[in-house]
Amino acid sequence: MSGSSEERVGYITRVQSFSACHRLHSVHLSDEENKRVYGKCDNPNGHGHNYKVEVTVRGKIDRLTGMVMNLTDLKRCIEDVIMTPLDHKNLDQDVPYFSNVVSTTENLSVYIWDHMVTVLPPNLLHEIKIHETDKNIVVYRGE
Ligand SMILES: Nc1nc2c(c(=O)[nH]1)N=C([C@H](O)[C@H](O)COP(=O)(O)OP(=O)(O)OP(=O)(O)O)CN2
Ligand SMILES: [Zn+2]
Repeated sequence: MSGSSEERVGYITRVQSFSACHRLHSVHLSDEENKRVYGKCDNPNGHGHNYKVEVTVRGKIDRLTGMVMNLTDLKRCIEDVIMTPLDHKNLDQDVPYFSNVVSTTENLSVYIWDHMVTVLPPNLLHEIKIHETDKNIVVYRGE
């Protein structure tokens, strides 16, 4: 197989952890509805998570460089899109996007996707996977 003229497609992933707090509370629901839907996660003073995000890009393995993209460049994108705006933040109060969008992990994955596509080369981003806890995991693929 080595030396084949076929194009090879690879998937590469970088993992990044960050800490943040939030409250699940929708401005579109009454206080009673919020309590019913979100339960303890609607606690007015919030609660925290050590999130783990997996950012996966998919693309041709370049013949010259041997890379889909340089992981060092992906690391810089993650710093700009995840660490600077989200780490050690109150998601609802410090991140304007979440002032009227509930900070569920689904919506957080959409936020990260939408910002990551603006800093990555076109058509490379494949998946955002967020581990909110060891047991709660969300995947978003831009659909
Ligand atoms: N669909 C979603 N459901 C929930 C989300 C979410 O983002 N999307 N988020 C939460 C809370 O933020 C909450 O912090 C998770 O709580 P919980 O399930 O209790 O977390 P644990 O995994 O730590 O639970 P234990 O089973 O008690 O260990 C809720 N729902
Ligand atoms: Zn939570």
